[in-house]
Amino acid sequence: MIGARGRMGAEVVRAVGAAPDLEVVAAVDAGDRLSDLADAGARVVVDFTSPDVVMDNVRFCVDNDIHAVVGTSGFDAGRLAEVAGWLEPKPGLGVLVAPNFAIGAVLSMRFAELAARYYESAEVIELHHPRKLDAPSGTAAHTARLISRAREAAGLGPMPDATAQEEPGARGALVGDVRVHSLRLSGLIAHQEVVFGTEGETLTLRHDSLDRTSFMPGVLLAVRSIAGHPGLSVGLDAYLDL
Ligand SMILES: NC(=O)C1=CN([C@@H]2O[C@H](COP(=O)(O)OP(=O)(O)OC[C@H]3O[C@@H](n4cnc5c(N)ncnc54)[C@H](OP(=O)(O)O)[C@@H]3O)[C@@H](O)[C@H]2O)C=CC1
Ligand SMILES: O=C(O)C1=N[C@H](C(=O)O)C[C@H](O)C1
Repeated sequence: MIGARGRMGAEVVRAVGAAPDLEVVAAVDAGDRLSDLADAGARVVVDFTSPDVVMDNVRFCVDNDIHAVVGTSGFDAGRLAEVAGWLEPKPGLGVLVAPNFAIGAVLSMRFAELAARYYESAEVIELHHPRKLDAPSGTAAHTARLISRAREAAGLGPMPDATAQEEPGARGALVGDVRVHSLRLSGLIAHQEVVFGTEGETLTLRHDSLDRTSFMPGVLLAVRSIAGHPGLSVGLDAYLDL
């Protein structure tokens, strides 16, 4: 485990420790040596750290022939291409970059992708705990990219929006052609709404992670399955029969 003392890392150490078929052989955090993972014979690394360090961690795993299950946010197309390049000379090795391990979030992203072509307008609202370092969330950015791609494939034009005067940020961040709005509120964990609109109707897809245990079945599934999924996979849906 990398990021073992963090909110997610501590939960993963608990979940893996409680699984009869899995074992935590090394648990490192900031300031510890990554080489402890290789020395302990880790076969799979789980990374929940931060966007500014995760690429070094993935590089370490690839260099040491350790499968990597990555939940850390901050992956764009450039980063994914870089990881894919590292994996080219390592045909048996797997890296999974999953923006969200909660089953409802995975389904919600798929539903959003399906709905996108049928609506003129689509916007994403993500809501998180105030200690989150990045905005927009990795899940929201991934969802927005999926919607953008589906809109483009369906030949949809720009979304209707007559805004001519705007306070900076009032219309959110543009990811692809989708506006993403980020709320940070005490009391929240991780939540997202995708709102679609067309003539006379709207569709809202909402997912709520009410506890970090919501991510654990997905993390355990990934740890157990990654050896059978060589190469780079993006999104837990690559491991599910959706
Ligand atoms: N894919 C998913 O389903 C989910 C993804 N996430 C993502 O996971 C990441 C972590 O979230 P969260 O657990 O809340 O964050 P935390 O800040 O609670 O945990 C991150 C941990 O990583 C440690 N860390 C920082 N740098 C290093 C390093 N170089 N080597 C080892 N450990 C390091 C931090 O130490 P220190 O505090 O000392 O810096 C901290 O203990 C975020 O990117 C978040 O968006 C979160 C939830 C679900
Ligand atoms: O930081 C978090 O908490 C979360 N991060 C991930 C993200 O950025 O999408 C997943 C989930 O939203 C929780």
